[in-house]
Amino acid sequence: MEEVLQMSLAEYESSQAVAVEAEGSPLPMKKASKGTRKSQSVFRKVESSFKQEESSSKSLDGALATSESPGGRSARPALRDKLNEHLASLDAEIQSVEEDLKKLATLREALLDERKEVIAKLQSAQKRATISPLDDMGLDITRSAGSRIDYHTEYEWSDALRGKMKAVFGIDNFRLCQHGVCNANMDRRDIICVMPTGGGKSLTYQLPALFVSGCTLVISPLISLMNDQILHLREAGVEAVMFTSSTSKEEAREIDNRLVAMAHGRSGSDADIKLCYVTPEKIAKNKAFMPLLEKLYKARKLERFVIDEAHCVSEAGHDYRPDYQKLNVLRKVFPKVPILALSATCPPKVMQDLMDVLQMKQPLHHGDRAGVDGTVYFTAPLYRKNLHYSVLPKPMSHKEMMNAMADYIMKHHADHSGIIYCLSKKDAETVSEDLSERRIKTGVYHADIGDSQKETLHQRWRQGLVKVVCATIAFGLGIDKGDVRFVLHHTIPKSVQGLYQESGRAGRDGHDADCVLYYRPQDFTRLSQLTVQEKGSRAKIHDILRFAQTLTECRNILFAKYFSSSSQISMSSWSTEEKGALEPCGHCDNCTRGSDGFVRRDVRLPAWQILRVAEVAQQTGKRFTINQLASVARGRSSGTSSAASKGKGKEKAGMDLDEIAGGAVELSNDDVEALCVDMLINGYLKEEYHSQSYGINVYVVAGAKAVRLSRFSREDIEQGKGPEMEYCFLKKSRKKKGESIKSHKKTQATGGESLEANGLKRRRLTRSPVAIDDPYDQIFDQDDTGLYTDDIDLNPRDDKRTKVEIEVEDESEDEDFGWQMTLRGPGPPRKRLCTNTDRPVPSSSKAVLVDDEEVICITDSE
Ligand SMILES: Nc1ncnc2c1ncn2[C@@H]1O[C@H](COP(=O)(O)OP(=O)(O)OP(=O)(O)O)[C@@H](O)[C@H]1O
Repeated sequence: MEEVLQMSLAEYESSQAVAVEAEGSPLPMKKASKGTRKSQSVFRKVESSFKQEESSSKSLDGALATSESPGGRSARPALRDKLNEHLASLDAEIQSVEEDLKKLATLREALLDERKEVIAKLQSAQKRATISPLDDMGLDITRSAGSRIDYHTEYEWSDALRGKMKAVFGIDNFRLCQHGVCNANMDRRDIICVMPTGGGKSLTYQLPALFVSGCTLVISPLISLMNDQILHLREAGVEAVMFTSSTSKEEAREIDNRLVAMAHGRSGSDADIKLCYVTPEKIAKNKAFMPLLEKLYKARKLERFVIDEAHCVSEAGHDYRPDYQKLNVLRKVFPKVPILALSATCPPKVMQDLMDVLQMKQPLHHGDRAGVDGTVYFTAPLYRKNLHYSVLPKPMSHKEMMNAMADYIMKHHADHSGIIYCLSKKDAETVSEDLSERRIKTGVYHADIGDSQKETLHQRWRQGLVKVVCATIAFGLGIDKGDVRFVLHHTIPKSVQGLYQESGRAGRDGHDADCVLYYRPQDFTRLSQLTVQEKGSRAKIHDILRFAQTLTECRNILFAKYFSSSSQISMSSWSTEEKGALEPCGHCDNCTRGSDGFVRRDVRLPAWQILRVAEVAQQTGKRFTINQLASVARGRSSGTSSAASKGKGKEKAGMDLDEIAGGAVELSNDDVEALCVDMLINGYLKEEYHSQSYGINVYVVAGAKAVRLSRFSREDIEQGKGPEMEYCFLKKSRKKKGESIKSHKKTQATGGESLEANGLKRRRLTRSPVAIDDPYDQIFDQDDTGLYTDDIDLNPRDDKRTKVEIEVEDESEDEDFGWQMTLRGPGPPRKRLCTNTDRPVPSSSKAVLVDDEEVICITDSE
């Protein structure tokens, strides 16, 4: 039917004339010529279909007349055939028009939705530029009556607070809203305090706890977090204990006895427990613990409840913990004990849940004008000026990526502590191992790691013996190391919120730190695969892709905008005394990138070409991942793809780009991939998920807005018709060969020597391409070092094969926590499977197996 549609009216009429001449022969279904197979405007299609119908009926009248002439009786069956065929072609054409109309209707919906979003953003931008989170909750603080207390001023205890702060914690000055919170704490108020990660929330309860005779009970979600705090406090000589499921019976009995003694006034003040850390489960499930608290309460020795990471209370929060809900018992049983709720991110919905669960009064007042009762609310700017954000292009091959990372660390942070966040446990191990081969002392942290090794790694991390922790997101919540000078993301994280939180573990001491995200568009596929079952993951991934792809807007403004629209965290939360929320920070990569660092282009034509490829692929039952689509659109790959219909297996796309799109897209591979991502997040392309034997795979197909472009012909697009589409492409500086090698020459001399660096050409021991269902067109090459190379080469001019890296995929992790450290003895380097993080290995693949030995988790390579 497509062919009939593509046929010009003249051709169609002349074909019918031929049919009439050759009486009795069916109407020929002539294949459309190249020249006529151009994308048609949908409207033109509709118009031409009417014309065709009209002219067809004229021609058929002629045919009927001819067949009715003498001898016409014998021609009747042939005429019926012709009519039936014509009818069928009309039906097909009508169906095609209906499909086009459906596409237009979908486009209309998408445009209306976008319009709504833009209006909502406009309104919220106007509103949020001026209001605070309390206003977001519908609370008008300016109208609340009564006297006012300013907790930010000096109090009779202020000097004593400062003295103890210096003596016990070694801290000279309060920062952010610490002083106010300490004052409100000393005044026994209910407090909600929202301060950024590393802002110094702990001090706001630890310091006041030293001035009272009773015990402050801290409810914390993680044992590792508590461990860390206890370690610090004991170092500072503060009596702090931790009472969890992992506490031994003897220890538990001792703590119990000490608390009972406190309740009975028997202990000396030196032995009094100042801070007792527990998990929420202890409150909810331990039957003996609540009566113990009651004893303390009755003896007025229960000073305060501190709910750390209080956003865990809310299902709308990102680290929801059901046991936190049970904390509502606290206010019921101990109504007079003040509560301090601490969090780094607390959007209005989360705050409302928090107040409901903890039964705290509405926070009517900011700390500088608090009423005489009710909850006092403190917030500090989420913007941290000591963090310098940048997004760096992620090299295609794993090896180059490791070289780039090692170079970066050696060049900028040779003697500093850092964290590298990876998407999976396997990645964390591989990155750790590969960096250790480059003489960087690394440790690994992820969920599959036993508690016993936690302590050692923790100690070494604190002592600086381990410099870089390669970790999954399980690492960090509550890990307090002030001098983390850099946080690198090996792969884009699952969300902008994740990026903010994880990178926020840098520079907690207030000194400068770098937050670097390595990004390549291909990582989208893997991230989508890993998160396919998570609610709302698609939108989150689009947001982080948008963040990563943006080259012109300040990263901090991007954060502010993201949080204000996605979490309704007020724009004003990002303002500081020196800087408004919408003022550029002046030190992120986008602020410091000169105008020659990127090039802005009209991308209507390449986008149109990409869409034509996507649409034809769809019509012919092919599927492409995002990088395949880019490669095919550039004419650099024959377009091997999986057939859409089951059982067809792998086949060639066999696309003639001249015919489909008037030629190949003339942009580099990186640029086309980036453009594809841009089209994806703007609705021109969309994800399509298909289940494979190894899991779900993510392809891209024409999206709801595709028809905005594809309804035009190439000539139209070239003449500037269609929606305006611009994109900023990164201008990359060319790297000299061997440049990345310099900083770790020593390593190369002993191990993975770079052949290129020595002016040698890499020898590839190539096997035949392994035909595996898309997208795993794998070839394992072994280079002279004995390691498997992991190049990707999609350029058939250089090499007709499509080669990619692969890895045995393991689960990404979400809410699993624990330290692990394993040691590997001396021995030959481990053979490693090439890692392309995009690609899980299909069960049927001929993957090269690796030695199944323990991975180095801590390395002392010097
Ligand atoms: N006023 C201050 N001046 C200098 N350093 C401080 C100050 N207050 C706290 N710190 C240090 O800042 C670091 C972070 O403090 P803390 O662990 O309390 O942060 P946090 O807000 O709880 O972060 P997170 O949300 O990540 O748990 C600690 O090393 C702490 O000693």
